[in-house]
Amino acid sequence: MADKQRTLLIVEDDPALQKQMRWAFDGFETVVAGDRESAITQLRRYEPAVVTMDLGLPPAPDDITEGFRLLGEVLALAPDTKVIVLTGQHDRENAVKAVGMGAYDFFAKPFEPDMLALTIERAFRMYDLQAENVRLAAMQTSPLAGLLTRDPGMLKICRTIEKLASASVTVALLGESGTGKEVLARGLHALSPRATERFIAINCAAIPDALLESELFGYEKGAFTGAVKQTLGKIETANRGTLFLDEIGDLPMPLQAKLLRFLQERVIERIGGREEIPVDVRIVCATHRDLKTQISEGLFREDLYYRLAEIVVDIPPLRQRQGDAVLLAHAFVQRFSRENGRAGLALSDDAVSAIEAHAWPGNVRELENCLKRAVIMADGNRITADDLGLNPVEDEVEMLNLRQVRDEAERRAVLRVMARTNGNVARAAEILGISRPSLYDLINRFGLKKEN
Ligand SMILES: Nc1ncnc2c1ncn2[C@@H]1O[C@H](COP(=O)(O)OP(=O)(O)OP(=O)(O)O)[C@@H](O)[C@H]1O
Repeated sequence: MADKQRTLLIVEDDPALQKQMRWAFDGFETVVAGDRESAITQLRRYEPAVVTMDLGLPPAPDDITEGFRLLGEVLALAPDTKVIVLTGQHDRENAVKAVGMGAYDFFAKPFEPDMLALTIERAFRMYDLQAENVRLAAMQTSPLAGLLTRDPGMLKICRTIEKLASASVTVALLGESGTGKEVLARGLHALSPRATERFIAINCAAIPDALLESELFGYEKGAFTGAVKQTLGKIETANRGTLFLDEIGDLPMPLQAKLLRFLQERVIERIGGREEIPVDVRIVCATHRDLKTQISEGLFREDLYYRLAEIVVDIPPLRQRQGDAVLLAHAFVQRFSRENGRAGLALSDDAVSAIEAHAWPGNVRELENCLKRAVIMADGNRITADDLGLNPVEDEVEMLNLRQVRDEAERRAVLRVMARTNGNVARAAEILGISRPSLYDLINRFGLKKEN
């Protein structure tokens, strides 16, 4: 039975071939057009997900000009459409040019209908996947603004942050660089009763030691050469709000003592001042360093650690978050392509595989920068692994037989969908197109835990 949801537009000027194609692809809802203008009319009317088009169209069927013009118009009007270009047998140059412009794939004529049907099927799947990703990214995926995740571990952290927001405890966020510590700190502030007051961030590693004290505590006029007027420090500026001390592991020893005193007494003295000023501030700190090791090496005060780390939140690196790299990558492509006026840019299959395979040592920041660059560099409307500067994933030659390949593919699909649905078996089974008992069987077979 024809799948009415899946409209295929066939652009072909030869009536006999047009008929043959309609017949060969009757598994889809087919609509046809014989020239560029009617193709555009059909595109507007039916919004097909996939288009096959002959490059040689009237009025000059032996020329490719009209075909390329149509391709450009289709991609400008409906950038998500997957266009499969049909070329002459020895016309690789134009085929490559079409893909460069943003066509999904090309096929040489005369073609084997079964083979072309497979490519069309793949194009529909890609279209659906992209639409699903856009939908998921658009949904509020976590309770914290600006934080995207579907990873069970990260979602749990979001819930912890929500719970901690209203308690007036000091929170230490520990995790590698670029894992989103500042995003979480801002989220904590935004959900807290202090949300209407200021969120002040200071990076202890970025400010020279000699200046850090005055940055934190402020100074009175004349306290030192150059102190021409009274200046409030970050702690005082954050009064009634939240102070985010980033890279706390880099705080020099003398300042550790001063900060400890502030945490104990909740008063500060500006440099050169005599007055004790009470400050009501919530402290959130973060570091990529291992504070316990620093304590054992005498680089960090243990008493300060226990004051700061009333609650410790360990943030996992991106490589340990199931499915997040691709989810974030799609969201970044959307954001940066919108900002750069390149609507319709999308990740190619090889880019998605390369993103999944990469370890992202610089975490979300590295991924973000990588996609920012790729959006600018990409030719056509597909971002390839090459645009990302990543190695395409090698075929897994070590897979010895079909069963192994199938098992591995199934295991990965189950893992990803379970992560995406936050362990919801009913929803995961629905997405995977299998029954719940079958999904339970797979979960058991692959030794995966239902939750997380
Ligand atoms: N889960 C996420 N969803 C969307 N964007 C994120 C997420 N995590 C981080 N980012 C983005 O990645 C970048 C790095 O995040 P952030 O500055 O919070 O990391 P960090 O752990 O504080 O880094 P550092 O330790 O280097 O200070 C920011 O631009 C941030 O907006």
